[in-house]
Amino acid sequence: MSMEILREAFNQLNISCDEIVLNKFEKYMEMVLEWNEKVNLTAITDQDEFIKKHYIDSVICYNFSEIHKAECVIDVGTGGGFPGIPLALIFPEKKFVLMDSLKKRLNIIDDLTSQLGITNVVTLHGRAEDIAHSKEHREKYDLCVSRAVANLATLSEYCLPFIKRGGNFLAYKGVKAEEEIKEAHKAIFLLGGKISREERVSLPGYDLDHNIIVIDKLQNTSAKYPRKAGTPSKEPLK
Ligand SMILES: C[S@@+](CC[C@H](N)C(=O)[O-])C[C@H]1O[C@@H](n2cnc3c(N)ncnc32)[C@H](O)[C@@H]1O
Repeated sequence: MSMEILREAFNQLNISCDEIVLNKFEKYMEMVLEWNEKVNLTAITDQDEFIKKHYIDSVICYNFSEIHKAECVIDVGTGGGFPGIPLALIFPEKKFVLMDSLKKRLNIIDDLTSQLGITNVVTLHGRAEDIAHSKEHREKYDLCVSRAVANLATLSEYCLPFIKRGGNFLAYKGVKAEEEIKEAHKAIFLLGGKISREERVSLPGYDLDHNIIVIDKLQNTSAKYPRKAGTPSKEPLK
């Protein structure tokens, strides 16, 4: 049943991918669930739920123009590889950098991507607050994606510094994004961004009802951001 759920959702979203790719989705899930018995990667242990909450939720932005025009994407706080891995599988021509502060999780992603021959993904270890100041990564990405990492004001301070001027940020949020948006307006402005729109994404029959907040990067981010590690979450910009 599990993989049928994914096929059906891909049909609804107009995602076309061949059996080789679908097989990678299946194997990645099996291997994450196997690793999950030793290292905490996800709270989800049921395959059908995994497909809905990790796979379908990750690719729900498939029809957004922002992702189609991007060549180089960073996933900040990727954890077990979401949304980065599912996006990398359906967009094999784009380069994905999956970043997290927990090395153990990234080691597992490295192992799984190498076993499955997923060649458009690299991992990056560190805290967003530190890495965003490195020359190699600052304002180098066309698109940043992030799910379940921090409130929008904090998250914007982590993510906007990675994005090139003219690029975009997709913040995966729950249904109650309104409050976060209100509290993050000033932070997003200070960081050189502007909310372009809030897209309610849902797929009938999948129990998914989320918001993706689309932020445009209009100006370069001032060198003083992000502030030192820990500060963006303790004292979000207001
Ligand atoms: C709740 S998990 C979400 C994982 C994944 N994005 C998902 O949706 O399944 C949050 C992840 O963000 C990472 N994280 C939190 N703060 C971070 C920071 N400042 N820099 C880098 N990674 C961070 C954590 O290590 C963790 O793996």
